[in-house]
Amino acid sequence: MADLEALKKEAALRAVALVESGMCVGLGTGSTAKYAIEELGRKISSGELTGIIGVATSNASEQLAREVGVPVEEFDCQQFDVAIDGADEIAPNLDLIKGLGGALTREKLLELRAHRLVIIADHTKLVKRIGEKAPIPVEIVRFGVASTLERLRDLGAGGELRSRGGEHFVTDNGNLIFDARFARIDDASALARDLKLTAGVVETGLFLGMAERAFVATPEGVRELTRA
Ligand SMILES: O=C(CO)[C@H](O)[C@H](O)COP(=O)(O)O
Repeated sequence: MADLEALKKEAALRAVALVESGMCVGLGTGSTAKYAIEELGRKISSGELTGIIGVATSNASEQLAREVGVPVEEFDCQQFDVAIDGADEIAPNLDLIKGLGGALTREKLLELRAHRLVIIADHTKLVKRIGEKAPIPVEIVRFGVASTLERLRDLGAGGELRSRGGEHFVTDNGNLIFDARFARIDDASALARDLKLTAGVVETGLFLGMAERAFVATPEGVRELTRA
């Protein structure tokens, strides 16, 4: 296992330690969230945890959860005791960029209903300022995509539509993703609002004021960060 993978798993285990029997748990998406789902499955199989209900933020996570024995329900209007998910950038105030895995819309819908959103990541995701490294994934509907891109460019966005294997990347919701890059983001809330108000935009990967804590694995151990 590569070092970074070991760190990601360490962070995931710390988050799953917060889960208690009978809880409704939001299951994140991505290579770090995968370790959390597997650990949850292990604890359920060993009888350490009972009465867990999981709700997944992507088809891939739902499939994995079923494979490892986590009972999964459809997303309706559950209140989640805890949601555990990865992130692409973590700012000092725990504002996040998410969605490089493509599940941002379902993640936001679900995680807005979580009493505790717990982020798990390795240290490479820490930034001083949001947008420093990662683009902001913006999910957009296919219809009228060229005009939506024009409007996004009017907001100052560089970047491009995400592709995979020469084709447009398509989300679980059947939409496209524009990975938006901005020269410098001084006011993330204003940008999130402007992006959301752009016709054709479904959701953005700016997760502001949502995370309660983050377990960030570093070579020196797991750091636990909490939102001030
Ligand atoms: O937001 C996400 C998926 O939409 C992921 O949580 C994010 O991309 C981090 O993934 P990984 O743990 O693989 O680095």
